[in-house]
Amino acid sequence: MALRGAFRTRCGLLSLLSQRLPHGNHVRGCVSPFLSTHRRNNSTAPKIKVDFDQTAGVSIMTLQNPPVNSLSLDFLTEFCSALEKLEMDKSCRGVILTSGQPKVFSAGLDIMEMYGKSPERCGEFWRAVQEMWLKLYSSNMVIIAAINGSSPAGGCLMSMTCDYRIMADNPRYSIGLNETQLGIVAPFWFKETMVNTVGHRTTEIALQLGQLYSPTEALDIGLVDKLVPEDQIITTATQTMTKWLAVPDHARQITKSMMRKPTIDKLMSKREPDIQNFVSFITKDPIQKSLGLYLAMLKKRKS
Ligand SMILES: CCCCC/C=C\C/C=C\C=C\CC(=O)SCCNC(=O)CCNC(=O)[C@H](O)C(C)(C)COP(=O)(O)OP(=O)(O)OC[C@H]1O[C@@H](n2cnc3c(N)ncnc32)[C@H](O)[C@@H]1OP(=O)(O)O
Repeated sequence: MALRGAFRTRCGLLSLLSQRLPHGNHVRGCVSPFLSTHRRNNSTAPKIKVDFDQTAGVSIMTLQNPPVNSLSLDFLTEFCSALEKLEMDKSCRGVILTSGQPKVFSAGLDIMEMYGKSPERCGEFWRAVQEMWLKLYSSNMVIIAAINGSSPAGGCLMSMTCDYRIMADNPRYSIGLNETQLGIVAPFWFKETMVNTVGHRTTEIALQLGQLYSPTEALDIGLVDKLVPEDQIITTATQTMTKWLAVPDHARQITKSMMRKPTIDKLMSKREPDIQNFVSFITKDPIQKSLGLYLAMLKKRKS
């Protein structure tokens, strides 16, 4: 049933774009689902900047994958490797995640990684998405998200893996798991991460509607923990980190693990079936057509 519903995506995508286009833009006319070109970030410049303050034991990880910090395979690989290095460095006890791109924390999974790719490549990509989630959600470090821009779908997932979320108080930004609006389905571990963050009933509504929340709405439902003016986001994150790091590491880490272990164990025991499930879903023709339409519309609204 869920799959059949998800195949009725054309309507969902169009309505999403007409609802959520910022700055008064609307989808105009008919768009071709065929995308011959797409500007890619093929740069070899580092996609993650790590600034480590040795005295405080805190690193700031700045996401810098222009234009919108989409989570591509290259980005995820580099991100996991950087996080693993910090995790192994006992002098690093806390990480602040933020974006180096204007207006966007992360646009979520790179749709180009799911569009027109071989099943093998889709599987490799999904494994990297799982890896990012596992590393962040099970980290022994304190991780604080300084959400200085919009954070839909995978961007919201990334934020929810953190221990505390501070968002810039700008009504133009939004955050949420909007997958159903793209005609795709948030996997069980996305869903459980959200349940663990905002509770079952709020998640049920949020996921079915594919709801994107303004910062004020996100604060109301507990999807973020604090709103601050954008220019205060890093100082606030740093102050918050000091408070969290005042708690003895071992006690905080065991408590964190107790809260998150059931969800982590569930994905760990279902990693391969979850990959197969994703590959078989995403490579279906109707889903591919929908993703193509969505990408075309993302581009079209700029013109
Ligand atoms: C039952 C079985 C279930 C099994 C599981 C199955 C499936 C689950 C599968 C997937 C789960 C996916 C989760 C995701 O994360 S999907 C991604 C969802 N993301 C979005 O919807 C965000 C789309 N983007 C935006 O809304 C805006 O770009 C944003 C608000 C982030 C920024 O707006 P801004 O106006 O600043 O920038 P734009 O002009 O829109 O974009 C610039 C540029 O970037 C391209 N782009 C934007 N987002 C993405 C993206 N996510 N991936 C790839 N490319 C993206 C956009 O097209 C523009 O490109 P160009 O025109 O400059 O070439």
